[in-house]
Amino acid sequence: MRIGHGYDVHKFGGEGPITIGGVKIDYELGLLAHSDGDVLIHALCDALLGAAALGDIGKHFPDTDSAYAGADSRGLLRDVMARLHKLGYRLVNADLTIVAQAPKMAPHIDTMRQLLAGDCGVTVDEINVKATTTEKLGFAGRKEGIAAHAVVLITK
Ligand SMILES: Nc1ccn([C@@H]2O[C@H](COP(=O)(O)O)[C@@H](O)[C@H]2O)c(=O)n1
Ligand SMILES: C[C@@]1(CO)OP(=O)(O)OP(=O)(O)OC[C@H]1O
Repeated sequence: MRIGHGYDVHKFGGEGPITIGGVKIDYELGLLAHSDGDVLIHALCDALLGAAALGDIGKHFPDTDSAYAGADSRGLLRDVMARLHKLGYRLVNADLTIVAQAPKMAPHIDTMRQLLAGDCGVTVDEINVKATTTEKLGFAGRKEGIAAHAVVLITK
């Protein structure tokens, strides 16, 4: 069994909606990124790659490569899972945390879990997604951006 941790941040800017955990969520601002800005999936990809000692998302999908401009991060996640499967690993479980003062994530959590479980080839029970504000403190609290943490276990 191996553990991995991922962390990512994207800044608000431009026009909404935002995409988090594969779900489009109405918001007055978008998230600035080279891809679709899905900060939750980026953190998950980093955790998976970290657990397998495969580096990080920027190593495999550089933000200087036009192939990933506006990319659907679910495609990146499926690619990461394929790399792990090729090495004989499978995901045991993932615990994910979205750090955002706004928008409200709770109505979208179950859909995120379903989408991510499908992309990772596991059941919904293996994926937990939660959200927290920072009580208006720091960059997330000032609604300047969204952060996400991911912790995963993988096994052969
Ligand atoms: N963007 C967010 C942040 C939080 N939630 C939900 O609200 C609950 C309370 O948040 P606290 O920061 O006061 O702990 C939290 O448990 C989340 O379920 C949310 O939906 N969207
Ligand atoms: C996903 C990639 C690639 O499009 O770009 P961004 O969307 O900017 O996201 P980030 O979390 O900064 O890092 C990984 C990138 O290489």
